[in-house]
Amino acid sequence: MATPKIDMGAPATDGCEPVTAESSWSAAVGQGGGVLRSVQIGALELETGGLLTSVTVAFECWGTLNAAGTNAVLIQHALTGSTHVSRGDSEEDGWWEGLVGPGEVIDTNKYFVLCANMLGGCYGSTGPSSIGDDGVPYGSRFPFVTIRDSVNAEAKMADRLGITSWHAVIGGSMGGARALEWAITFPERVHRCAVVAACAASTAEQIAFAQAQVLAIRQDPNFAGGDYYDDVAPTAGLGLARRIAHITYRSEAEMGQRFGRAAQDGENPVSGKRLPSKPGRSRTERYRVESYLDHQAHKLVGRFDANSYIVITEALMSHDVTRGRGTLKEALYRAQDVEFLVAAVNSDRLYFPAQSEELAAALPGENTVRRIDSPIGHDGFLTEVEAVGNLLKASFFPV
Ligand SMILES: CC(=O)SCCNC(=O)CCNC(=O)[C@H](O)C(C)(C)COP(=O)(O)OP(=O)(O)OC[C@H]1O[C@@H](n2cnc3c(N)ncnc32)[C@H](O)[C@@H]1OP(=O)(O)O
Ligand SMILES: N[C@@H](CCO)C(=O)O
Repeated sequence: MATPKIDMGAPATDGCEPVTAESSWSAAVGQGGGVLRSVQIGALELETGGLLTSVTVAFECWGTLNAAGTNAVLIQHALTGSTHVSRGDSEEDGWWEGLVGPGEVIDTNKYFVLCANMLGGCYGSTGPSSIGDDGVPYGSRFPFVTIRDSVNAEAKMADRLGITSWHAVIGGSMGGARALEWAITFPERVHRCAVVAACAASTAEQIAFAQAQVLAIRQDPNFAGGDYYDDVAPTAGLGLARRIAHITYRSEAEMGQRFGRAAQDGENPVSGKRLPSKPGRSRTERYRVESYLDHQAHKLVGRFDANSYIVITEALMSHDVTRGRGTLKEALYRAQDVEFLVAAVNSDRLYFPAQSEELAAALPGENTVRRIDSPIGHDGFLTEVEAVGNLLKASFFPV
C-alpha cells in the first residue's frame, strides 16, 4: 500500500512567514489576513515537568494591531480546527466564515484578530511531526502537553507580538477550554472571554469517548508507536477515531432524520453478501450513514496527523481549570474581572448544556447561559455562525 499523502498545512519551520522582533509585521498584515505566520518562542517548560527546547507557534491574523497593542482578539480553534478562521486574502473559506472581516461582527477595521494553532497540532505549531533537535521528527518522543501548556505558549507568542492584553478571547469546544484557561491563567490580560460548547473540566464520558479514539490509532499496526513518518501512516486508526468522534458531534435526531435506515445509493447492506471493504470504506455494501462516516473519516485522514490527534485529544482529556487551584469557584474567582459569555448548543450531547450551566453558576457574578439553537448537536457551534455572531455582537462587539 502506498504511503497516503497527508496535507497537514504549512509545517512549523517551512512555509510559514516567520515573524521576527525586527520585522514590522503588524503594519504588513493590513486588512487581509489568511497568511500562515509563525513566531519562535524559545524553550517551553511543560506543566507535567517536560521541556520542549525550541517551540514555534503558528498563527493567522486579520486587521491591524494598534500602537498600544490593546485591540487584539484571540479566537481559539477546536480539536481538528486550524488557524484559518476567515478567508481574508486567501481563496479558502474559514471555519467561522463571516464572523471576522471589515464590517463583520468582529470588525477588522477596529480589531486585530488572531488564531494560533494549538501546541502539538499539525497546522504549523510545534507538534509530533516537527523536526526535533536531532534532525528527525519527534514522533513517539513528543511529550505530553496540556491545555495550560498551549495557553502558556500562546502567551509567549503574544509577548513576542507586543499584544499586552486581549479585548476578547473566544473559542468553541476545545477552543472554549483554551479560552477559559486563558482567562484563569492570565486574568489581567483577558478583558472578555467567550466559552462556547465547552465546560470547566473534561467529564468522565468525554474522557471515555476520547480513550476509544486514542486506542483506535494506537492499535493500528502502522502506528509503530508513533514513529511512522518514514513509512505508512496509521490512516485506518485515525479514520476510526474520527468516526467515533463524529458520532458524538452530531445528534441522534439529525442522523435519524437525515439518513434513517436508507442504503447508500447503489449499495445493498442487507444483501447478505460479505464483500471485502474497499480502502477507506467501512464495507462495500453500506447504509447511508456508514457512507457518511466513511467520508468524514476520509476527509480528516487527508488533512490531519495521527500523532497530533492523540496529543491534542490527550490535552483535552487533561482539561480541568481547577487543577492546583482549589474548588471550581476558587479557580474561577481568579477571573473575577473578566466579562464572560457562556453559550451552549441546545442539542449538544457531548458538551451538554447542563455543563455550561454548571460553569456559568460557578463563575463570579451573574452569568446566564446563552442558547445556540441547532438540531445537529455539538457541531452546531461551527455551523450556526450567525447565531454565534449575534451573541458575540450583543455581548462583546456592539456596533
Ligand atoms: C482544512 C481545514 O483547515 S479544516 C479546519 C477547520 N475545520 C474545523 O474546525 C472543523 C472540522 N469540520 C467539521 O467538523 C465539519 O466539517 C463541519 C461541522 C464544519 C461540517 O458540518 P456540516 O456542514 O453539517 O457538514 P456535514 O456533516 O453535513 O458533512 C457534509 C459532507 O458529507 C458528505 N456526505 C453527506 N452524505 C453523505 C453520504 N451518504 N455518503 C458520503 N458522503 C456524504 C457531503 O457530500 C459533504 O461532503 P464535503 O464536506 O466533502 O463537501
Ligand atoms: N468538528 C469539530 C468538533 C470538535 O469540537 C472538530 O473537528 O474540531
